[in-house]
Amino acid sequence: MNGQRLLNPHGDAPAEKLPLVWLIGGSDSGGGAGIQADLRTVTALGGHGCTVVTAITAQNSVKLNAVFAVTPQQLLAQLDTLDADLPPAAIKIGQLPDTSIALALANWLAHWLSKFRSRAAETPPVIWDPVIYASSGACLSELSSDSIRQLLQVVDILTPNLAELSWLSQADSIATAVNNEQALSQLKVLRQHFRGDILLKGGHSDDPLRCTDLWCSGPQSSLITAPRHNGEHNRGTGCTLASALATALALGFTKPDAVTIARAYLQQALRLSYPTGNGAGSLGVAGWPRQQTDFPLWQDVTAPLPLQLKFARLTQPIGLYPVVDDLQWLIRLLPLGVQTIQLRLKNKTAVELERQIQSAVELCRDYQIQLFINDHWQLAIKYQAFGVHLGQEDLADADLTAIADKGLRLGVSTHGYAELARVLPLQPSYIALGHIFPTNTKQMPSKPQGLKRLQHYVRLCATVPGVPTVAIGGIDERNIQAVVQTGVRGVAVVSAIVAAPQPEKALQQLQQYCHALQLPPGVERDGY
Ligand SMILES: Cc1ncc(COP(=O)(O)OP(=O)(O)O)c(N)n1
Ligand SMILES: Cc1nc(C(=O)O)sc1CCOP(=O)(O)O
Repeated sequence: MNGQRLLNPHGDAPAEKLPLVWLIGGSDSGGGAGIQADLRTVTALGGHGCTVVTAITAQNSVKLNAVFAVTPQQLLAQLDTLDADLPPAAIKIGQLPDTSIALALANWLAHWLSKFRSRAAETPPVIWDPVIYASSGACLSELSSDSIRQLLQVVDILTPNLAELSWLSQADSIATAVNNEQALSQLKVLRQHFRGDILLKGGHSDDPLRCTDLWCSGPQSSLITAPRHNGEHNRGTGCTLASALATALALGFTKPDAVTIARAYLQQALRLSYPTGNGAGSLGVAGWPRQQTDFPLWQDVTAPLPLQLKFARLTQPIGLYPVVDDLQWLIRLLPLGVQTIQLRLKNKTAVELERQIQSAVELCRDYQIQLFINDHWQLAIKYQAFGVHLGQEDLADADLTAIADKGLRLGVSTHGYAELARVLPLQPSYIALGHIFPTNTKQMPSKPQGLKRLQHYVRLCATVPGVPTVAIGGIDERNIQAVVQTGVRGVAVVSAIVAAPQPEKALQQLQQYCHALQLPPGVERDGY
């Protein structure tokens, strides 16, 4: 089973226990879509697929000749059998050929999920890709509105395309883009019956250059954009996206991260697509997506980031990067040879903030140290600090144009794939990757990333020249060597220095592990 380790660098589970993904849908005899595409995707991303066949279709790359629905009894026998031994970490539903199958599935899932709720256990996410048409145009699903409503009660994430949105919302026309008035009003109707999240796919929109999807989760909506792939071999794109999403959720990624991974996996699969028969061919199969160019751009609908800005680059390697909460720490630590430091002032009065930031800038200028001011970008600009460090939420409020125009560097926090997909195209002066290990310094809403994910993020960022990475969160003397080995260019620490019995000594010991972060002469031309 070691091969699985190679396929999935993210799996925290031991290789012998891959997360199970139930794939409920139709068989495509041509192998391009349906259960066949789902199984390839789950395997490629490091899960194990279990199948519940809802229909047998007779298809090739050109034509759908027949659909034979299974009976409700056959469906339930598969579900009960899997339930007895192979509990899923996520469930993906695809083709449901008729109302009797949709109702049988909705009832079975409602009963099954209620058992989790009665023992206050987390339910596995259920994703429904509501396929109605094959790419040939043939109808795959004839469902009553009542069965659709019942099914929507047990679904967490719905992945319709524009035609399926129109079908689900009983509209009489199909929207031409995911974020126009028509699509938004259809989404509003759908949301009256569906409380979960929606990934509205824009593959059939009228934009010839880009493919933009809309991710609607609670009150927030984000646009996920990738260059349009214009190749003809595109069978099973919807199935592949939804089963990649289910697998990433089964592996423990958050929903936004899972959506980002799924979209990147699909882009990679389209790039590697190949002909099969005389019609549209199949999507290519490769492992975990690694190329930055396969990753989509993630933008908040209400506050897109200004991607045309150019932020100044760092002038020295980052190295060991102390993050401290008072000017006094700078006075103690600067003589010890740090190259980069952050002043992260919390709960200070306005007068004290201004005094400390002004003094810190002057002090760091004398020592020629890269000083980043956390959050207080106006004061950082006023006193011409070397740079500003901002969190994801701060990015929407800060005047990024002023930061770039005044020549300040910008460091940005990230906590996973979706945040990286949002800020990598901004090309900040560095990207922080957190939190790697459990930390007591700050209450984190997310789970620790661990070293495997860190390694993957570092490789992804390395494909964008001039944007070095910094690891942060729970890093200390016991784990810093492993962090440095992932290829990060900086290691940010708070408590390992400021809570140490002898902070100066702790800093010097940590610095010894960071020699590898000093780049050889000449490399700095590409950015630190
Ligand atoms: C190097 C580095 N990485 C991450 C953070 C966290 O910044 P932010 O998300 O703005 O949160 P607060 O620091 O304001 O709690 C950081 N400060 N430095
Ligand atoms: C301030 C901060 N930001 C984080 C992030 O992941 O964005 S983790 C973190 C705390 C880092 O402190 P320590 O080194 O004591 O664990």
